[in-house]
Order: sequence, then structure tokens, then C-alpha cells
Amino acid sequence: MKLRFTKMHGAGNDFIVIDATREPVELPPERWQALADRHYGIGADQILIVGKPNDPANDFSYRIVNSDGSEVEHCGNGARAFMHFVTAKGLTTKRRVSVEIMPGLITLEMDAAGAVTAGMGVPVLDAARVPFDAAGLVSRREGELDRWPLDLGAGRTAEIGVVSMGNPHAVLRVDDVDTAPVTTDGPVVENHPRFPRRTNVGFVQVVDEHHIRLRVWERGAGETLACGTGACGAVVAAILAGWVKSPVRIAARGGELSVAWAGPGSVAYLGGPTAIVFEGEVEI
Ligand SMILES: N[C@@H](CCC[C@H](N)C(=O)O)C(=O)O
Repeated sequence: MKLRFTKMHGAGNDFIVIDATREPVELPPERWQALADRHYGIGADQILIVGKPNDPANDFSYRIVNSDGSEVEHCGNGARAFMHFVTAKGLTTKRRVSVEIMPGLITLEMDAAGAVTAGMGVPVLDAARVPFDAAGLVSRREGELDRWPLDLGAGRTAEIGVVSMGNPHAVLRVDDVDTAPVTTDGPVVENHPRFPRRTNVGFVQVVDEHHIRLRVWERGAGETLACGTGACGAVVAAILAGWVKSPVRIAARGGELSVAWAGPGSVAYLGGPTAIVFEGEVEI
């Protein structure tokens, strides 16, 4: 059987997008993993499955699968690419759509010039709900941010903030993202036993009060060229700590994102580029 797909990216975070609005598409995790493989498959950081809403009051539903085959809660660049996709494919003529994802509803908006802003939901700041197991740890409070000492083994400790954007994020401040231990400490933090659902790991360099540089080691995908929920998690942590003020420009390796957040209890908004790269058909 053949499956039609669209290859997209958002600031270099790349996706296989599948239209499952007419008929559902279900594959086992190892098949998704094979499609995302960069040598034997199409290649992608995530697979986005566009579906019909469960509640007819909403416009769409949307599932996200990491390149390791794990299904996850949220994907910020994916959400922006999603809006671009449903518009380009004529699945909607609306400029603003409500989309069901695992943690709840998100709202995506496209302006007349085609730029998409994703309402990413209200960040969860309670460590236990990230989820992060802080039992027995004492945090160092910086502004409104708890910075937790995380044991990395071999006598090393990283100081992390934790935020959930629906999916979990650990945020570390570094002096220079170019020399940060993203590919070595990233997987250690991702799989740390204090994160029962694993975590995404953001390494933040503050450039000035409206500008950060960011590299993200993504749960289930490794380092990506940009991460939208990672950008939101990093900006939320950085605002709480008093390092930056909203709105914030995020320089990622694959392009520039922007995040605006008015503070605890408010929705975070994500902007940035998206593109369709090619269309294809694959045997499944
Ligand atoms: N690239 C994404 C995040 C995708 C999910 C993440 N790897 C997770 O496991 O939570 C983004 O743009 O947010």
C-alpha cells in the first residue's frame, strides 16, 4: 500500500506530514521510525498526522511521532507547519483554526502574508506536573525560577529549570551554545531517572534581554536544528529567571523563531518560518 506524504520544515526542524482527514493512518512505532530514518526512509525529526477533530466544534486533530517512533504530546514547529499544510492543501479556508492535540486544544493563526503564529497553551511550571521528580532536592531560586541540581554522574551536576509545554523541557543556561555539551549531556538529561517520561533539553545562551541563542537535544529525536516547544520552554524559564523580557528572538541553528509570553497563567505564542520541500509517495 502506498502512503502520500508532504515533506516540510520549520526553521530546519523537519517533518513528514500525512493527511489522515479522509481515512485514519495507523502504523506501529517501528514503521514510523523506518519512515523517519535518514538513510533507509524519507528522513525527518517528526511525523505529523493531520486528522479530523473528535469534537466537531474544533477544526482538526493532530498527532506527533518522534523519529524514534514514540508518540508525543506537542510540537511547536510542527504546529506552525500544520497550519501551512492545511491551508496549502485546501483543507481549510479559515485564518484561525482550533486543533486537538494530546494535552488539549491549541489555536493556530495565519496572517494575510502567510506567517503563522501558534498559541502553544499555558506553560506548566509545577515540577511534579512536568513531570520532574524533585524529591530530596533543594532548588536555588533565581527570580521566579527554581533551578534544580541534577546529578549527571561522575561528580558532575547541572542546574536545570523545568517547564512543560504539554511536553517536558529541562532548561540549562550556558555561556556559549557553540561549545555547550549538547550531544553529550543532552542524552544523559533526556534519560535521567528524575524525568519519568524522559525530557527535551534546551541549552540557552542569553545575548541580550530580547534575544537568546538556543540548541535543543530533543527527546526521541536527538539534536534538531530548531525546536518550537523548546524555544517556548527556554523563553518561559528565562523570563521567570529575569534573564530576558518578552518578546524574545531565538536564534536556533536552523533559523530564527520568536516567542511572546505575558507570564504565569498566560498562553505562549510562537512564530517563525515554515516551508514545503517536496511531495511524495512511499510504500508502507
Ligand atoms: N520539534 C518539536 C518537538 C517535538 C517533540 C519532542 N521531541 C518531544 O518528545 O517532546 C517542536 O518544535 O516543538
